[in-house]
Amino acid sequence: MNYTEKLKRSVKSSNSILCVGLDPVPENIPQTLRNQYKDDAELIFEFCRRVVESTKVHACAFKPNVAFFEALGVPGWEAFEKLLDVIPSNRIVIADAKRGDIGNTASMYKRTYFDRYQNDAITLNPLMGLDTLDPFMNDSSKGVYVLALTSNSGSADFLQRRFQGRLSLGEYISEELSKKQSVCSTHIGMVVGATQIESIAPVLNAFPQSNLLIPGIGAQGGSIVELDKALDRHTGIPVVNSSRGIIYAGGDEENWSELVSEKASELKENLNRITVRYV
Ligand SMILES: O=c1ccn([C@@H]2O[C@H](COP(=O)(O)O)[C@@H](O)[C@H]2O)c(=O)[nH]1
Repeated sequence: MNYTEKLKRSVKSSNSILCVGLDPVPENIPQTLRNQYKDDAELIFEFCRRVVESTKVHACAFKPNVAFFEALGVPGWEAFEKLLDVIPSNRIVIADAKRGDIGNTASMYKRTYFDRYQNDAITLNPLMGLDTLDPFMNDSSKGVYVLALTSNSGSADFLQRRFQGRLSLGEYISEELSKKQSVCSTHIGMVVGATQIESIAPVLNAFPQSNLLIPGIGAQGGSIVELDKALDRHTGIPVVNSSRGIIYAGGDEENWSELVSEKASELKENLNRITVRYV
């Protein structure tokens, strides 16, 4: 099954375009769990396992951000690997690694995330050039999400600058990705931030059939209503991520995992009300 088919199947079976971001910080994990697990790697694994358990009916995808696992060294990587086993196989796993390097190094990243961990997709940083994407490009069962218009304010520094007569570097990247897609079997998607709605149109217009990974809803304050308008003519499948806004929704309450589930359900419903065309 190719990546887009798997993504569509996952959106259909969950009736959702929500992606739950797994960014576990030991100190922010509910106190009840911290009391039970003194080892940070065990703690983040158990926390993420329960988040997945509580949200899997509301989400089509999970996005572990590898930074939060590698910060714990080898035990953190083991926690990452164990976590992959508890994510249902009919859900998409996007490794948020933002990799990008010369070919022989990039092929090791590909080996790690596509071959070793069997992730469905990875995020890539294209700023070292389009050739850095090549090692990931010939597997139709996989997807990549390339940073085109990031959600942080620093996206103004490069990605939103005018470039080669285009409105922005992000627009140019999108155009180039669209050309690349015509000669590659891996699905090329883009990361576009929900916080950058005023700059999003040219980026989407240059590659309207690309699947999208959209961070910026929740803790970063992006608006779903504005996002819906911006996606009006886009034909690729958007997956909308929220990390902190969901996983820490339970605070230190005893019933934190129920509150996490409720938050994911609420966000899914809000997304469905206005992005009904995708589900
Ligand atoms: O442009 C980007 C690209 C990636 N991210 C990542 O998404 C999540 C967002 O977390 P929230 O807690 O929902 O703000 C996080 O892993 C980022 O590294 C992004 O925010 N913006």
